[in-house]
Amino acid sequence: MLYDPTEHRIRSFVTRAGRLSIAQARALEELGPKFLVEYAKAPLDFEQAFGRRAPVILEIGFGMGDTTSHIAKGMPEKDFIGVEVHTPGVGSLLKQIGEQDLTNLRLIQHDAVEVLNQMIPPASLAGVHVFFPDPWHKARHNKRRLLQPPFVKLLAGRLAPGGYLHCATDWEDYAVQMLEVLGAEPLLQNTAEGYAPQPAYRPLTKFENRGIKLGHGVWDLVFTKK
Ligand SMILES: C[S@@+](CC[C@H](N)C(=O)[O-])C[C@H]1O[C@@H](n2cnc3c(N)ncnc32)[C@H](O)[C@@H]1O
Repeated sequence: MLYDPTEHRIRSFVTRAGRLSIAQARALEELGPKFLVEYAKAPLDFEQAFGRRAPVILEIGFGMGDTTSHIAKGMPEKDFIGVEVHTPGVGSLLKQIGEQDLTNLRLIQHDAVEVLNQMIPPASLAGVHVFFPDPWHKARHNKRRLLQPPFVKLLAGRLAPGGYLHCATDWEDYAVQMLEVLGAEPLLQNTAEGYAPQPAYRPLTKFENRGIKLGHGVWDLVFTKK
């Protein structure tokens, strides 16, 4: 077989990234240049990134991206930015972008806190999704949880007035913490009395379905920017 430099690059990338599949590596190589936005310490021009002006929704920690692609496909009139640090997840969502021909999705592979601070202009987002953030369930690790007061203040500042923040978790004590922290942020207002009914646009994940069958709970929280 003739030497193929692209194939060679993909295979060596798979070796370096460990659990990355060949299909994910191929998606990174082929679709990355178009759909991955490089992290920069400068505000991102949404109109330039998407080639149009539309409401922008940011998702933090999209994992393998199944929920992200489902939502983006169902809302073609909106644009979505997914932020994730995990390379196989980024490859997986790029693969879905290619398979489903999605044009309203861009990805940033970087820490979400830095992305929000550096790239997302104040009052610019129509919505933020944080689905099943790492629970850090051991008491001594609780402080590593993403949804703490300073981060929620940062998120609220990036939302446009009337924009929403939707969080979901399957850890009850994290749900309690979210309700407390989001409820204490003066820029946010709860859309429900406490937890919100699951919005129809958020699909149930396989993992969630399994949990529900075992009697585990899931809590959604939807707050809007005042
Ligand atoms: C428990 S997983 C949930 C993934 C997905 N939202 C879902 O519902 O299946 C949490 C994800 O958040 C990502 N993550 C954690 N901290 C992050 C950060 N600071 N910036 C970007 N992604 C982060 C992790 O890599 C992981 O993929």
